[in-house]
Amino acid sequence: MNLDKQDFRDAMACLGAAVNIITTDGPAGEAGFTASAVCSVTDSPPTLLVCLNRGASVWPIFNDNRTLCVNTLSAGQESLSNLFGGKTPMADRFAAAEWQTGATGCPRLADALASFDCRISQVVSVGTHDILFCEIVAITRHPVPQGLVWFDRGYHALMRPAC
Ligand SMILES: NC(=O)c1ccc[n+]([C@@H]2O[C@H](COP(=O)([O-])OP(=O)(O)OC[C@H]3O[C@@H](n4cnc5c(N)ncnc54)[C@H](O)[C@@H]3O)[C@@H](O)[C@H]2O)c1
Ligand SMILES: Cc1cc2c(cc1C)N(C[C@H](O)[C@H](O)[C@H](O)COP(=O)(O)O)c1[nH]c(=O)[nH]c(=O)c1N2
Repeated sequence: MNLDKQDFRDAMACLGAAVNIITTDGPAGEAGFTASAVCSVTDSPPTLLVCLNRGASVWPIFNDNRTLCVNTLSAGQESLSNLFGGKTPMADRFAAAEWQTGATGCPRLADALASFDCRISQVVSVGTHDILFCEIVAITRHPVPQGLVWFDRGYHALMRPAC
């Protein structure tokens, strides 16, 4: 079946997903981008995956550093997501929030719902994207009351139970 790219995207817009800022720091420098293509893989060893477009300006930096931090956003952080998802210069992206240094040396968003410090353990290229398999070395969480989901090409706040 010959599927149209627009049909694919229209259908994918129906899949709600958490919004994350993926950061890195290391020999190639500091970088970050917004990603909704993030997924749990296995808990033994704790591993998640991130899909990164090889055409993104940040790709060479992640490819060299081989470490990253997945910072899952909460409601109220939509403008930060837009900054890291656009063509904004890297310094301006990081200037818009408070960061700490995670276990891997990557920037950790101070008030993220959850942050996963990772080493990239494996990379598989499929079409335009690299699938980064990321082994988690440290986790930080904050009891923020509302999560954030990207659904139907827009942001949606989700109330979570008390934590
Ligand atoms: N996986 C991704 O690379 C991805 C995901 C979400 C958004 N984006 C970026 O944000 C822009 C706006 O997204 P939108 O949701 O408002 O509308 P859209 O119509 O461009 O995308 C709809 C959905 O299709 C998927 N998608 C979009 N571009 C993709 C790509 N290059 N490779 C694989 N899947 C893709 C995502 O699930 C997205 O939510 C996109 O054009 C893209 O540049 C990329
Ligand atoms: C809500 C949302 C979700 C995603 C994105 C954007 C937005 C707004 N983008 C696009 C990505 O953030 C963008 O390409 C980077 O910021 C790189 O842009 P520059 O090439 O640096 O301008 C994106 N890119 C990617 O490679 N994988 C992904 O999962 C996503 N998801």
